[in-house]
Formats: sequence, structure tokens, C-alpha cells
Amino acid sequence: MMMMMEHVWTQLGPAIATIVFVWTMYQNYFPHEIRGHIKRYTDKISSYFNPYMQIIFHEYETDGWYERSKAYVAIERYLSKNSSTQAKRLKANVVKDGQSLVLTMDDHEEVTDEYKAEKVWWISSQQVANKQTISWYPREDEKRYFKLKFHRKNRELMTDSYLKYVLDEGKAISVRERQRKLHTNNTGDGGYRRRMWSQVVFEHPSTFDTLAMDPNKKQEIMDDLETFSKSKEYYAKVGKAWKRGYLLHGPPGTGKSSMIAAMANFLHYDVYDLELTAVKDNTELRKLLIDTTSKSIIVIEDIDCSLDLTGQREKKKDEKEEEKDEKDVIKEKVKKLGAEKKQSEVTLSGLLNFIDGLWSAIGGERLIVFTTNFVEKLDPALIRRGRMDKHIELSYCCFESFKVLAKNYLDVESHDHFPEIRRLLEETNMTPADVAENLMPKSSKENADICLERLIKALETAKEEARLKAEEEERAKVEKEKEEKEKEKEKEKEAKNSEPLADELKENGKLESNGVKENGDASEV
Ligand SMILES: Nc1ncnc2c1ncn2[C@@H]1O[C@H](COP(=O)(O)OP(=O)(O)OP(=O)(O)O)[C@@H](O)[C@H]1O
Ligand SMILES: [Mg+2]
Repeated sequence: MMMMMEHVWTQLGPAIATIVFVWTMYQNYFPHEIRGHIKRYTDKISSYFNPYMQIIFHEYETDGWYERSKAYVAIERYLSKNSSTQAKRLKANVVKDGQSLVLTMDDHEEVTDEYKAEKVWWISSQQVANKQTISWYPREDEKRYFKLKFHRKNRELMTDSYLKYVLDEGKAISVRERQRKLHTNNTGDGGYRRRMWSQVVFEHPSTFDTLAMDPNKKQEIMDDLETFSKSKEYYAKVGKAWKRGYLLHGPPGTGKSSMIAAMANFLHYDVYDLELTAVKDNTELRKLLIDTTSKSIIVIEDIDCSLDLTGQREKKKDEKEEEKDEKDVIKEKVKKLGAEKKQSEVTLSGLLNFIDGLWSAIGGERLIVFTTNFVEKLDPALIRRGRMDKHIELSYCCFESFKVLAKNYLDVESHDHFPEIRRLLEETNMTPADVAENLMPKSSKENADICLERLIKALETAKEEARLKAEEEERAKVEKEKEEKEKEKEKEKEAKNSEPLADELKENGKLESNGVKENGDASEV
């Protein structure tokens, strides 16, 4: 059967080609109506024998003015992947607001693609309008389009899944290659035209490769992020806003801010660095958050110090003021509360409202990341799961983290010094920031040996300091206990000394009351 079809096609093909050729040459000699009829039939015949189908994607939609069709842009991006290797003539476009070049195929070039082992052809083409007018807009006289050609038998595969795949992939490439921004909220009142966020290009070099932490934990976080970014349908299904909260906690210099940058680089998200102390009230907070775009990380650093969200900030101050007169403390507290209220009226409940539900109205994927040095001091309401879905502790440098840093800073994967460093790291606490600082060569003459030896020395010093500090603390504790005991003893002594006095007073009291009685009696008399 196949053979027969092929035979017929080889016979008919040239014949049809001849008819079409003759027709194009002589069509002008036929009257208009007849021409229309004949064209319809020739189209029908050629489509009957032509086993290929085609779909056209115009650059500008008919009803759009200047906006390029989203499908066209996505296809252009998708094809740029193949066209740079296949097409002979390429066009270079500078991406808007970016510095990267996108190479796309030039007009009338053709590239092939394969999907589930089926071949398709993409042809870039343009129609030149035949009217003789000068136009303001390029779209008026050149109408570019992509033509997708595929075999008829693949019609369903192409329209149902290939096209969706191309559009998604094209969009993903655009997101990956777009220039990302770091947004910071503006302080002060700059009039009503004040922009809520100001932007700079985000080019933080931190990635998960350069981040020093336990590899298993790192992988877990990367998996979590990836699952989140691919779970649009899932979130819609379970009726949750597409957002995820992370709480990063740990001592200073353990990589919290570095991890946020790594997350942004990993997911290709923008970063919104929200400085809560600069936000006037809940209304402004709402405006700021609504003004964020999809595919972004909203960061609130040092949540414990940002605001009096938890009451902790004041407690910290109170601790220092323990010795002061209680009345003074209360007075100061009232004064401070007044001052803080004037400064910022963002409340914990306002913040929680946004984190919880309001975003579902905006849609789009957002991560919210909080960092703190003191997780135990945060209000449990703020960090419960569902608000802060994942708690990540970043801690002192372990041997695994050190290995990442050594590879990154010195290009060293193993060394004679490693066992000693491992032992020292187990015995003492040093932040990755300090380890990194010691590993970094300070001049071109410093090689890995020198840097590792410096780290060993620093670790030994840190260990010694920690030992001395512990001893000091122990001594202070013992002294304090001793003092307290002495105080107690003194109190007891005082109490004892005052006993006879009390007896005496009692005695006097009796006498006095007797006296009164007597007096009273006397007065009555
Ligand atoms: N885990 C880490 N991996 C790689 N580099 C790190 C790590 N932790 C710290 N560093 C280095 O130390 C510097 C300071 O770290 P970072 O700002 O991320 O700390 P942090 O936890 O945010 O501290 P803080 O609590 O003071 O804000 C970084 O620029 C980075 O070079
Ligand atoms: Mg930080």
C-alpha cells in the first residue's frame, strides 16, 4: 500500500508542479471569477496530495498595536537554541534591558527540530506589504512570521503537546537570560510620584556551588526550590497561593545572605530586599508587596531587629537595664513606644496577613525569606509552618563546608593538612566567613600550603580563646555564686541581729499599748 502511494505521488508530483507553474504564468489571462474558482480547486488538490501541514505565527497580532505576539517571542527564543547551529544566516538582537545577544535565524532560513522522534521544520519568513505608503511602524510594511511545518499524521502530537512544549521552553529561556534586578524599598517621602522600589542590576556571584554547607542539606534545599518552581498546577489544585516561606537562621557570617543570592541565581528570580523599618504602615507594606513581580524572592533580613514585631527587641534592651530602677525603665519604655510608633506602624498581624493569604489574589510565584540570628526569640506565630514552611539552620563551618571553601578558594580537593583541620573544626566553632577569609590568598606569593597553615593557626587561636573564655566564664560563675552565698549569709546575720531589736520593739509596743490603755482609761476617768 505504502509502495503504491509512493508510486502515485512520484507520478503525480511533477504533474501538479507543472500545472501550478503553468497556472501562475497564465492566471492573468483568465477573468477574475474563473481565477478564484481555479485557485480554490488547485489549493484543494495540492492539499490533498501534500502530506504536510503548516501553522503560521505572526510577529504582531492583528489587534495588537506595538506588542509583539508572546507566542512569536517565545518561539524566537526557543529556536535561537537550534538556529545558531543550523541556520547559515543569523540575526543578532540585543535583548531589551539586557546585555546578552540573542541569535535568531534570518528571514527565509529554515531549521529542523525533533520532538518524540518526529521531525518538524521551522521557517522564518516575512510578507512585504505591497502598498506604497510610508509607515511609522516597522510592522506596517514587514510582517514577519514563523511557519511550522510537520507531517499530517502528527497533527495531534504537534498541536496538543509540541507547541505547548515550545512555548514553555521559550518562556523559560527568556526568564533564564533576562537581566535580574535587586529591588530595594525607598525611604522617606519623595512626593506622590515616588517609586515604591528602586532597582539595580542583580549580579551576586553566590551560587549553590560556592555555598559551603552540608551537601545533603544543600541538595535538599535545591530539590525543594525546584519542586516549588514547577508546582504551579499543584498549588492551584490544593487551593494555596503559589508561595513558599523560608526562615534562615544562624550566627552572623554563616551564609544566610549568600544563600538568598544562591537561591535567586538558581531559580533566576528577582530579589526584593524589604527594609521594614522604612515602611510607614501596613497600607504601604501592602502596596509594596503588591508591586512585586512574579518569580521573585522577597527578603526581610534580621527580622528580630527590623521592627518591634515580636516585642523581643525591647526585651533585649530590658536585659541591659535590669539594674536600673524599675520606675525609670517603665517611663523609658513608654517614651520609646511612642517614638517607634511614629517611625513605623507595620504590625506583626499586618505582615502575617500578607504572608498568609493576600498574595493568592496576585498569583505568580514568590518566595519569602526571613533571616535572623536569634530564632528562639521570634514569635512562634510568625514562624509556624505554612508561614515559614522551611526552616534552615546555617551554622558554624563543618569539615564538609570547609571542603567546598577549599575547592572554591584554593582549588584544593585534598591536602595533608586536611585531617588536622577536620579535628580542629570539630573542636572549635568558626564561621564559614572566617574560614573563607583565612583561606583567601593575600598576595600572589601565597599558595595553598600557606593559606591552609594560616587557617590552622587561626583555628588553634580560636580554640585557645574559646578555652580561656570558658575558663573565665566558669571563674565568674563561681565568683558570682560565692558572692550570692555571702550576701545570703549577711542577710541571715542581719536578720539574726535584728531579732532582739524586734523583741525589744514588741516589748515597747506592749508597754506603749498598755500605756495607751492606761491613758485611755485615765482619760475616761
Ligand atoms: N556558607 C558559606 N559559604 C560560602 N561563603 C560563605 C558562607 N558563609 C559566609 N560566607 C562568606 O562570608 C561572607 C558573609 O556571609 P553572609 O553575608 O552570607 O553571612 P550572614 O549569615 O548573612 O551574616 P549576617 O547574619 O551578619 O547577615 C560572604 O560574603 C561569604 O563570602
Ligand atoms: Mg546577612
